[in-house]
Amino acid sequence: MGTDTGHVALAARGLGKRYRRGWALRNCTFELPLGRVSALVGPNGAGKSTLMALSTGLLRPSEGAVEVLGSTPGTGGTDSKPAFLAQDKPLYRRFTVDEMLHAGRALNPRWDHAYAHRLVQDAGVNPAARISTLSGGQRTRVALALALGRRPQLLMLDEPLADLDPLAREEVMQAVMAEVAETGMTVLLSSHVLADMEGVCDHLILLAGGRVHLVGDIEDLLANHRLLIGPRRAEGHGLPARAVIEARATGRQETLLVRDGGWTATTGWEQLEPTLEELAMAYLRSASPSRSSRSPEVAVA
Ligand SMILES: Nc1ncnc2c1ncn2[C@@H]1O[C@H](COP(=O)(O)OP(=O)(O)OP(=O)(O)O)[C@@H](O)[C@H]1O
Repeated sequence: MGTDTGHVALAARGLGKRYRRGWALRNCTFELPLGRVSALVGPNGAGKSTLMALSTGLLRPSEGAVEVLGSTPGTGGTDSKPAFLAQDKPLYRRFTVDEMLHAGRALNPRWDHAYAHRLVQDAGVNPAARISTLSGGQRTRVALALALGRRPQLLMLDEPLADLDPLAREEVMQAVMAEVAETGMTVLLSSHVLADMEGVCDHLILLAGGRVHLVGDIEDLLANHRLLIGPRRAEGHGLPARAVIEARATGRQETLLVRDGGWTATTGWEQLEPTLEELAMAYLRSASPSRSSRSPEVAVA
């Protein structure tokens, strides 16, 4: 790879994108190391698709820069381009599956035809079927075979599970993970459903309101936070404000999410390592303008 940061699949530096109505993404700085399966999570309008489009060269940054596999996206500087599966899974509806795979072969110099065929067959999709006759789940599997047939080093999937039933969601994730196990490719997977990503992803990028609020390896992120649970105190919790991501009171009990060892000198609190869901939800709630004016920006690991 022609990059001076050879272990990095994707690096954003002060990345921003402004549309006419305002900023869709701002001050976005993070690295996605090679070999990670990363969940790009955030609510509707967080900027996930914008970040994906900037990373694939479909959009140009308004400020800052993004580098993917050592090159600026869209400059044709690398022959190991990332594969991108867009939210609307563009496929030619009148083509058969077989014709779609042949189009994949014609368009991609690094195409592995036998492999793409195997993926379609493993999905139980008839190669002679027209795209227009396939279910949503089958279309996703064909689109995935087209993306993976290029044997990419980095696969980016924008909401790949959005229109699928639970069984199809599980099958698509299993197909992606089988490929990860076989090739060690890096994956960036966007979703607003964190539950779909748990147990599959080992890296998290949490976006809200066009900003990165949390980024890092999930194991490190969990180890760097604690939930403190204790009786609600009239005098307040007394912890430094910068360490407390969120404080929630229910009845007489208070629950704090605390970061970076901010819990070490505390007494009288039960301490728990948060689940990924608890961690992400606390950051999302604290980032929501209706909940708090404070917007923590943290990069861990
Ligand atoms: N082409 C565009 N022109 C103007 N504004 C846009 C355009 N695309 C996105 N936006 C705005 O940029 C912000 C981020 O949108 P984006 O689609 O990146 O979010 P998202 O996290 O992918 O959302 P979703 O989960 O709903 O797909 C939103 O406020 C959206 O309205």
